[in-house]
Amino acid sequence: MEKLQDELRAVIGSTRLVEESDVGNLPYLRAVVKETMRLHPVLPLLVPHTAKQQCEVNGYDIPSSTMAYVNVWAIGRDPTAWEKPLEFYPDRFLCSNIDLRGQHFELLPFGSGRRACPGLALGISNVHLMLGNLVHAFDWEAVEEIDLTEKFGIVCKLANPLVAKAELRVPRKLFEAER
Ligand code: HEM
Repeated sequence: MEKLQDELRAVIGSTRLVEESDVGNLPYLRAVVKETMRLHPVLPLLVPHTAKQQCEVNGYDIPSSTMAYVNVWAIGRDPTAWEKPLEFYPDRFLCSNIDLRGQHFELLPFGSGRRACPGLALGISNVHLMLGNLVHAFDWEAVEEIDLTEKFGIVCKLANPLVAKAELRVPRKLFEAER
């Protein structure tokens, strides 16, 4: 949190909010989002895919009409693909060319190929903007102990919602609408 706030303070300053055009200058913010999506992908099993015809994948015979789930949650924690897979360590992405576009198969939070998410650009820019501003504009303090246990389901969510206290760290007037 502190490292991200330092980056935001250095790049944005304290007199304005984060804008979409800033994201290119915020490598640590982008790394935090990748690391979060590696450990907690929004759709842990993507959406079900069906084989239109019989085929072979990696030596396995897949009959026509087989429904396949891709467990990106497990891939993101695979110790053969990631060093210290269970550690939240955004820095691992700072010197890496791994992106979210589905060409690096160890990180697939938006899927890959023809049926990959068509909303990637819109989705990711909103996540950067919202997270960037929440961390830039507020200091956060957990009210109870942070519990990252996940609830099984189509969408990845916390079993016990996080309750946190926010304290403003930029001038209040940045949130007031101009008249
Ligand atoms: C952070 C935000 C988002 C995440 C993490 C996300 C993730 C995904 C994933 C994992 C899939 C399944 C891909 C696969 O099975 O290979 C998907 C499919 C899809 N997403 Fe997103 N998505 C996001 C935002 C959006 C937005 C903003 C839109 C629309 C404006 C959108 C529209 C769709 C559609 C239409 C599909 C189905 C594509 C198909 O089956 O051909 N998504 N998304």
